[in-house]
Amino acid sequence: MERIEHRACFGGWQDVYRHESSVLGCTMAFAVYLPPQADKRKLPVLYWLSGLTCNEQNFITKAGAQRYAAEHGVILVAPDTSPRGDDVADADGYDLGKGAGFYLNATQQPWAAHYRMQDYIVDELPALVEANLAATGARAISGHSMGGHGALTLALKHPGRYRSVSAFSPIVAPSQVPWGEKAFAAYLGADRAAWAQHDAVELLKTAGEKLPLLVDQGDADEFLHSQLKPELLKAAAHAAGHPLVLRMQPGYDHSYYFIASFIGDHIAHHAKALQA
Ligand SMILES: N[C@@H](CCC(=O)N[C@@H](CS)C(=O)NCC(=O)O)C(=O)O
Repeated sequence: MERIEHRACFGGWQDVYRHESSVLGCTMAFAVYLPPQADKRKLPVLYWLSGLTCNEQNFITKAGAQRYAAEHGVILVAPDTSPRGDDVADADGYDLGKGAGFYLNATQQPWAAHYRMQDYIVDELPALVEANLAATGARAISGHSMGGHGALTLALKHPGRYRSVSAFSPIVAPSQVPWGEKAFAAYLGADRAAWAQHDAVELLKTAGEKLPLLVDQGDADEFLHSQLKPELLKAAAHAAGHPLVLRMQPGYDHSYYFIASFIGDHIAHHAKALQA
């Protein structure tokens, strides 16, 4: 992997790396914040999954997370949201194709060749990070919107892989809302049984590990009633006896101003689990 950005930040370094992903079959970029403690010892890692239209830059430039990562001694890794490159399939809308990988492995053409974000996030990226940076094997995961969906589903599907999970404004039931229906029909095909494997509300019904979920949601979010529907997550968690803290935050919308307002709480939550 090759470092393509390197900036001092809160006593540590905000870097961006480029590498050839064998899982995705393309060149990928991911951002890494190394807090000052990484000079002396290996540290746990919080993986951040961004939402629709994002790449590795949105979180590192808008969330203000580095200050809290430096305080708690946690490495932040923020990957891109889809495979990239001229030979990667794309679509016209912002909610399908590049910038909209949905953190799953596509089974349908023309997507299946490159859209394998689940394997990339769960296996290839952590292996790369842990082999090349001052990272222990302790991992946590969080994300926003489509990335909140990614964080919840990947944690629920891989018991033991993550010490903690949280989400901002997540898509909790993609099988039941327009963003998810469009993406899942394209990437996974018409069989809704395959969709359930990538749907947090469905996965909660059978989750073996009761990893507590922390979710923040703005009540002025423009996508709240059409795409996000946190009440479905609340009902599913209640039915399954799965621990959930769902915080409805009055006045906040879907933007990174909301994330910046509460990212400190989330990093403290993850640091506690990662350092326990
Ligand atoms: N209507 C928006 C939908 C996309 C959107 O709101 N994306 C969110 C995640 S779902 C985001 O993080 N955008 C980038 C940013 O705010 O930096 C658009 O067309 O760009």
